[in-house]
Amino acid sequence: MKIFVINPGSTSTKIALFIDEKPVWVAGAHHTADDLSEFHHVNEQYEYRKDFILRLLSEADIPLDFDAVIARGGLLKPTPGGVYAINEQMRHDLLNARMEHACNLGALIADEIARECHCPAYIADPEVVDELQPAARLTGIPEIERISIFHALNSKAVSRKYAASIGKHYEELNLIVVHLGGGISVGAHCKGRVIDVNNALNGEGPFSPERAGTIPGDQLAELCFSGKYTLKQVKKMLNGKGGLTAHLGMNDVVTIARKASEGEEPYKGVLDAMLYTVAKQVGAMYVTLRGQADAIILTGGIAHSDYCVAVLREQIDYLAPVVLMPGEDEMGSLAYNALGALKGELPLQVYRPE
Ligand SMILES: Nc1ncnc2c1ncn2[C@@H]1O[C@H](COP(=O)(O)OP(=O)(O)O)[C@@H](O)[C@H]1O
Ligand SMILES: CCCC(=O)OP(=O)(O)O
Repeated sequence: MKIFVINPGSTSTKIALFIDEKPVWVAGAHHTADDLSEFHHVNEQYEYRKDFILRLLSEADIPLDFDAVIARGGLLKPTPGGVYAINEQMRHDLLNARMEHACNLGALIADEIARECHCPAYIADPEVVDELQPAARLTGIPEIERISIFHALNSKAVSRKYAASIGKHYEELNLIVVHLGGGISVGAHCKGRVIDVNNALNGEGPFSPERAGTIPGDQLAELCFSGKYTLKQVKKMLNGKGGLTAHLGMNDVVTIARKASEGEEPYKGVLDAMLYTVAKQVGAMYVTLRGQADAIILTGGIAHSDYCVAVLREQIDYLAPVVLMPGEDEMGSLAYNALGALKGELPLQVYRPE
């Protein structure tokens, strides 16, 4: 069966064609901060990302003839994990999502392409998978409750893969999974459930190539009411134009890490500071797991960087064994979910939030 997989990230668009479980064609590209700067809202990137995908397919002479199209989920209402058929409610919730992220476009583009091929369109394990333990939901401001938004698809896929590699089940292990992408999430996976994790999108946790991470609350409040910025501008500082992009004007860790490894400032100082915030979040999740972590998995694009891995390792490797699983297993995991749904081996969930 021919499965077309679409994965829009904040800084990249990845696509792949699978014949059953086998990837027969993989393509995509990194989008620079400059490429994306003309878009004021992520929904405006719809045509840009769709045309990019259609162009890559056409250049590779791949016709729009698939048995299923599956995309990375999106910022839907909180929902259990699993594979979902794309429906109208989902389209509506993605178009009107409270938070902006390119993953919101995946299902919309998948749906349009699937309509052309008259085949089903799916998503699986969206970013909003919520398994937080009760204590992790509260903040010191009662009307602000923490929300679980993280790289659920990849974090769970690499955890299962790691567990299988040591002859165990994911549900038997305690893992800290550090996803190092355009956004960064560090989660405590306790016997198969992500009981705490920083929200990778809304100003929480480490700073990242394009997110601000945790900001001192009082200073953020002052900035919001300074009269210098609109709400939209402040939100962009937190998510999109924050982190490395704010400090260095770029989100490309390949370049930044090369300069940092040569001792070039401000690249080294800023990148090391970002990695320090990641290490601190690993420490927090270690406490969440009561010091019983079987491994710390480093994954995502930045885990390809020898420099970043070395700087991180030195700060965390006394806690638990550090396991490198660079890149992501999102494409394979999506194809696996689509195939399972097509064959009736995985239950097809209906997105119908309360
Ligand atoms: N080989 C590499 N070395 C260092 N950084 C990398 C490498 N490959 C990708 N990255 C960085 O990883 C980040 C993107 O992570 P990735 O998980 O691929 O994408 P996204 O978050 O957009 O889904 C970017 O900052 C990119 O520069
Ligand atoms: C967890 C929300 C999605 C996210 O942060 O993904 P990117 O790292 O691709 O931006």
